[in-house]
Order: sequence, then C-alpha cells, then structure tokens
Amino acid sequence: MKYKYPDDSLALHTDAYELSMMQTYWKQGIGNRRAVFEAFFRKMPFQNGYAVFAGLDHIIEYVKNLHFTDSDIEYLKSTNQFDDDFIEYLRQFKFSGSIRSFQEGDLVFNHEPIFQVEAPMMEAQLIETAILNILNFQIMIATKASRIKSIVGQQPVMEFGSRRAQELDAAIWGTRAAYIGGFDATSNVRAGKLFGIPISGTHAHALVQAYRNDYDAFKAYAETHRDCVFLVDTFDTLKSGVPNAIKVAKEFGNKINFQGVRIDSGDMAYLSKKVRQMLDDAGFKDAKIYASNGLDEKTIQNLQMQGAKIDVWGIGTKLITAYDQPTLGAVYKLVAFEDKNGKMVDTIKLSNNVAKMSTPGKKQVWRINDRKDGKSEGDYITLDDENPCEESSLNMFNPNFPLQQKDVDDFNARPMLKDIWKDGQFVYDEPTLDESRQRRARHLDSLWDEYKRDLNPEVYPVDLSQKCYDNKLNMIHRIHEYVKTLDN
Ligand SMILES: Nc1ncnc2c1ncn2[C@@H]1O[C@H](COP(=O)(O)OP(=O)(O)OP(=O)(O)O)[C@@H](O)[C@H]1O
Ligand SMILES: O=P(O)(O)OC[C@H]1O[C@H](OP(=O)(O)OP(=O)(O)O)[C@H](O)[C@@H]1O
Ligand SMILES: O=C(O)c1cccnc1
Repeated sequence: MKYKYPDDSLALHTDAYELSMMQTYWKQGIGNRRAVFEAFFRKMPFQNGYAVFAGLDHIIEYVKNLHFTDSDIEYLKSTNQFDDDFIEYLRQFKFSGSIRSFQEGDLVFNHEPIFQVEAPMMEAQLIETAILNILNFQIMIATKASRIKSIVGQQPVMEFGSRRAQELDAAIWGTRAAYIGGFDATSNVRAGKLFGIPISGTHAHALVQAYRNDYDAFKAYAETHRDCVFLVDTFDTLKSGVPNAIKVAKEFGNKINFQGVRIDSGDMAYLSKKVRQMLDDAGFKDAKIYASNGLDEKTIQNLQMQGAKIDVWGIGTKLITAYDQPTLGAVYKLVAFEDKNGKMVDTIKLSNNVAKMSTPGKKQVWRINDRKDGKSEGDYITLDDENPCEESSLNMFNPNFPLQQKDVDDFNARPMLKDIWKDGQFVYDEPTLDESRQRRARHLDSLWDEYKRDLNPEVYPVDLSQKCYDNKLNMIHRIHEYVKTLDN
C-alpha cells in the first residue's frame, strides 16, 4: 500500500464539513470572530459512577503540530471543493486561540464541559473532529481500565490488547489511557518506549508448540531468560504444564527467577486453586499465578467470588476495544459567539429532548469538596465570571430536578478547566504520565464509595449555578417566544 502523497499531517484529520463551514465563515468575513465551543458527554460510560479524563496529551501534540503541508494544500485543490483564496488562507493556518481542559487522571461526569476552545471561529471549527476522536476513545479506555483496576485492587493488572485493538493508534493511545486508568504495565513495547509505561509479558503457546512439549520449551526459555513465567495450558494444565514448570524451576534453581505460571483457558477458578496447591506443595509459595483470556471486571469479580487463586491479571480485548460500549458519545457545542459589535453572545442548541439541550455561555466547572473530610460534594458549573470561592454558602441543585437541592457551607471549590493555551501561547505545565496516573488514584479517594461501586452507582451531583441556570432558561424562553412569532 502506498499513500497518494509523500507526507501526511493531521490538519486534514477533520470532517469535510468543518472545512466547508470554515470556507463560509471566511468568505462571509466572520471567520475571525471569537467562538467558544465546549465538549461534554451525555451518558456515563459503562453506567459507571465516574469517568476518567484522558487524551489531553495527544490533543496537545495535535494542536502544537497543526499546520497544512504543501501536499495537504495540493490535495485540497485537487478536490475542487474549495476556493483558491480560502486554500491560500489555510496555508498560513496556526492555532491562535485559548484552550481550557480537565487534566488527565481527573474524574469527569456527564453534562459538564470537559474541554473548552475559545478561538477564531474557523480555528475552533477545524479542530472539533480530532478533539472528539481523541477524547471519545481515551476517556472510555481509561474509565474501563479504572473499573477493572478497582475490582482487582492491589494485584498487578497488565494490558495485553495490542493484537485486538482497532489498529495501531488505538493500541498505543489505548494502553496509555489504560495506564492512567490504573493499569500497571503493558505488553506493547512501543508504548513502553514512547511513554515510559513499564513493559511486561510472558510467552505464547507458539513457544511450546515449537518445542512440541512443555518441558523442552520451558527449559529453553529458562536457558535464555532470568525472569520466567511459564504458560502452562498448551496441552494439559494440571497433567503436563504445571508439573513441567515445577520441574524446570527446580532444575534451574537460583539460575532463574521463577515468577510463576500463566493460565489462558479452561475453568480458571478450578484450575488456579489446583495450580496453587501444586506450586505450594513443590515449595514455590511465592510463585504467582497469572491469568488471561477474555477477562474484564465482570469475569474477574466472578472469579474472585469463586475463590480463584489468581495473582496477576492480563487483559486484552475487553479493555482495548471497550467491548461493552463502542463510543463515549462526547459532543462539541458552540456556547458563545462574538457578534458584529465585538460582544460575546451566548448560543444554545435546542432539542425536543430536554437532556440534549446545550447549556449556553462560556463556563467553568468547580469541584466542591467538604473542607472537613475532603470528600467531593459534587461539581458546580458556573458562568465564567462567577467565583464560588467568594461565597460562604452554595445552593447546589440538580438542573433537571431543581427541587433536589442542598446547601453546602464549609467547602473548597477548585476550578477544573485549566488553561492549556492562552491566545495562542501554550501555558500548561504538563504533568508526567505517572503524575496523571496518581491523580486518578487521589481523586478516587475523595469520591464517596456510593459513586464508585461498579453496579448501579449513585448519581454524582453535577449542578448549575443559579446564574447559569437562569441564563439557560431565559434563552430557551426567548427562543420559544421567537418561534411562536413564526407560527403566526
Ligand atoms: N471459573 C470461571 N468462572 C467464570 N468465567 C470463567 C471461569 N473460567 C474461565 N472463565 C471465562 O470464561 C470464558 C471462556 O473460557 P474458555 O476457557 O471456554 O475460553 P476459550 O477461549 O473457549 O478457551 P480455549 O482457549 O481453550 O478455546 C473466558 O472469558 C474466561 O475468562
Ligand atoms: O483474551 P484477551 O483478554 O484478549 O487477552 C489477550 C489474549 O491474547 C493471547 O492469546 P492469543 O490466542 O492471541 O495468542 P497465544 O498464542 O499467546 O494464546 C493471550 O494468550 C490472551 O488470551
Ligand atoms: O505476555 C503475554 O503473556 C501476552 C501478551 C500479549 C497477549 N497475550 C499475552
């Protein structure tokens, strides 16, 4: 396969309609007016009580490198869909706006802005597709990983999904998201090199098949490696795999570090208990039992319930493909746009479905924590000019059920949308990947258990300030009045 052009850039990683709209804005002279777009999702992934934010690092790389190459320009010309003067404008395109975002490892919730772009309309429009592409995938994988890690607890959990992922990028960025979500290592060596994620692995059935029997295969592996985990289920786990693993471990003694065995099929509760007994009886009490094969948080929980003696978990398909939910469904909506007099005017998208109505205005999300126990009370969405830190008491109410409300007195309020770019300047002090991973663990600690259970969690409060709520209602009302005039 050959590309049609010698180079590739991500500037064209956008939907054609973004470029079509840009051309309209540009030709109509409104392309440089400021616009504010916000990304949010409507439903919690996997019906989980929280989601884990990930993807910012990839977005930063994308925006930093965003420009149209000569071949991008040449290609756009060849489509005959865009005017030459507009294409010439694209040649000097550079992102000049501002971006605010949650940070990787932060917990995020539905209906709150998780990512905000304030930029000339044309610029903000171009980047929608890539931003959603990245966030929709990485948040889902980080959240799935976090669900799995929460069930597994302190035991190590390894990401094994590259061979099953939706192509190369999904494997790489998926494993990075999984690491933020709490996974401990990956089998993908490139992800180890690129991101510094610890790499880890055992061996495949091919090795045993190549030597035609367990003993010769394990012996060959032991002769060529110090750390050894033997895969014991190629022929017969209990009759051949484990006895031969023990035999080789005994023969090599201190010459190898016999870490344990991996089981990849069969009844893993039954087998792991038997295998544990065999390893213990042989004096290998510290040897670990690794398990893989179609695992996720549900199978793991079930195996735990059955008393399975598994110490290390390898997870592929069901993590990296976000098996039970194909996308997060995050959207990117225009919430304010500069008018011809240079004034920012809020905008709204109405819908017959109340849940689908956007919340107008440039906003900030504040995480409200109880000052006494540090626990999160909920998220409080304000218009950008409000500051709940100046209030002594907050009335938090559910915008869909305004009667559901509570007053919070002794609280800390932290703004969650952090500056990443300001007027074209990159201003973010990027955390390391390990810091982002720790952030998720720290934030989970401040969440009540009721929001963290994997089945039917309580709904975490995501509330609007009175001003934000009134602004939304007023806009809805005004538009309804306007539509009524059209009926006549
Ligand atoms: N004790 C158990 N309780 C619940 N689920 C289990 C148990 N043991 C294994 N599983 C899960 O059952 C599913 C099917 O296991 P099974 O061994 O039949 O897989 P398989 O892929 O058909 O095996 P093989 O690789 O031998 O073809 C896997 O997702 C596995 O994780
Ligand atoms: O089941 P998953 O969660 O996706 O985990 C990854 C799977 O990939 C490997 O199997 P594969 O059959 O690809 O190779 P093998 O020859 O090593 O068994 C491994 O043995 C796991 O079963
Ligand atoms: O190292 C392993 O055991 C491994 C790696 C990828 C997929 N399955 C297993």
